[in-house]
Amino acid sequence: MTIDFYYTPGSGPCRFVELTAKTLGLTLNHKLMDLHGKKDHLTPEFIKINPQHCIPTIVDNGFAVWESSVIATYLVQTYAKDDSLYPKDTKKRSVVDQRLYFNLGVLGQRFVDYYYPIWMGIGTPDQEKFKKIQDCFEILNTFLEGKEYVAGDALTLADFAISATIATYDVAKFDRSAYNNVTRWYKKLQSSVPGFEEINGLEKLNAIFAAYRQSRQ
Ligand SMILES: N[C@@H](CCC(=O)N[C@@H](CS)C(=O)NCC(=O)O)C(=O)O
Repeated sequence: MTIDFYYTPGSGPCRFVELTAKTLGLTLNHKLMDLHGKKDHLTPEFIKINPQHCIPTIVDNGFAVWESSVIATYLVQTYAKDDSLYPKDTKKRSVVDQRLYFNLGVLGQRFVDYYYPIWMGIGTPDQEKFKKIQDCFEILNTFLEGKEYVAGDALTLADFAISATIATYDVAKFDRSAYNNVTRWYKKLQSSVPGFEEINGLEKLNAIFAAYRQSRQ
């Protein structure tokens, strides 16, 4: 079995897929994509694989999948020994799905809205957008009130998705110290999920993003 994994270093959605694969014991065939210099994602070969040309993308024995949550749920449903990371029970699954959509449409999107213009040098800090980030950390803190994990009492894909995004917020030095439940949960993942630090570790991410910023100067 060969699963090709088209990735770019530092990407939160790519790290979400890596955490999932690692937990499932799957070996990914890493295919490094240079999105900014060579624009590997816009080549005719890659557009043939993924017309939406986004990363991460996997190709599992000729079958292409993209969008990190879809990749992660595909991997669990295809390869996991049990359904713990993505429960079959419809109520439990709907909570996991809700958190995955929260990560995609709210937590991740608000990062893009506020930080990208600043990082790309095309905008200045917008306090309204910053307040929206604080609002969604408040919501995440509420999800975790009295709970061990973001979708309840068991580790699921939602923890991988959201923690990968939080690691990107950490690179941006967003101060999340006021959100105690988030701090407790994140520390627990750091110490209990195999490969978590190797994949989401702040030092490594800081170096990747610093190199990226330098290459743009
Ligand atoms: N919602 C997507 C986001 C993926 C995404 O934003 N990918 C960026 C790199 S981190 C990308 O591929 N950008 C180039 C493009 O879309 O053409 C996911 O979760 O997979």
